[in-house]
Amino acid sequence: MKTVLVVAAALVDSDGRVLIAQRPEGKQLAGLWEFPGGKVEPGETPEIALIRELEEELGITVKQACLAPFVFASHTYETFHLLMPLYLIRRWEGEPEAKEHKAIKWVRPNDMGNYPMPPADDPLVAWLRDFI
Ligand SMILES: Nc1nc2c([nH]c(=O)n2[C@H]2C[C@H](O)[C@@H](COP(=O)(O)OP(=O)(O)OP(=O)(O)O)O2)c(=O)[nH]1
Ligand SMILES: [Mg+2]
Repeated sequence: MKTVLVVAAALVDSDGRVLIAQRPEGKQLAGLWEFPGGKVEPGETPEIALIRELEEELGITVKQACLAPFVFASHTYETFHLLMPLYLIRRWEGEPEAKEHKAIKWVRPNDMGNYPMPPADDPLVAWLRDFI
């Protein structure tokens, strides 16, 4: 089975809320809430890929020095194995908007249970609850 490398971000605001984004219709896992991010393309480092995805998906600019490696998900789906590092980001430029998602929302880690997320994300949310 193929291992797919996906990078994701927990954007944290000054109130300790984290940005989650709702996957659009027609995509795998549609309607579920996720951490913004996406697949690392050939030739990209994970950091470069995440900076690109955040620009594409949210329209924000993030400096590489502002990406703090946090935890990772390793989860087997039906057709691939997902390996997904999650970076914590507290500084960025611009106001996040849902350019590719159905919606975005700022939520406290304790309230993330109200937003269905992909199964791979459960351990990540638990870490955020303890850490933020
Ligand atoms: N971004 C993101 N992807 C996640 C999370 N949890 C999870 O299982 N995934 C899975 C869903 C997808 O199979 C894969 C990421 O795919 P994606 O659709 O975001 O990839 P992408 O942004 O590069 O979009 P595309 O060009 O492939 O359409 O990882 C998460 O919290 N964030
Ligand atoms: Mg994506």
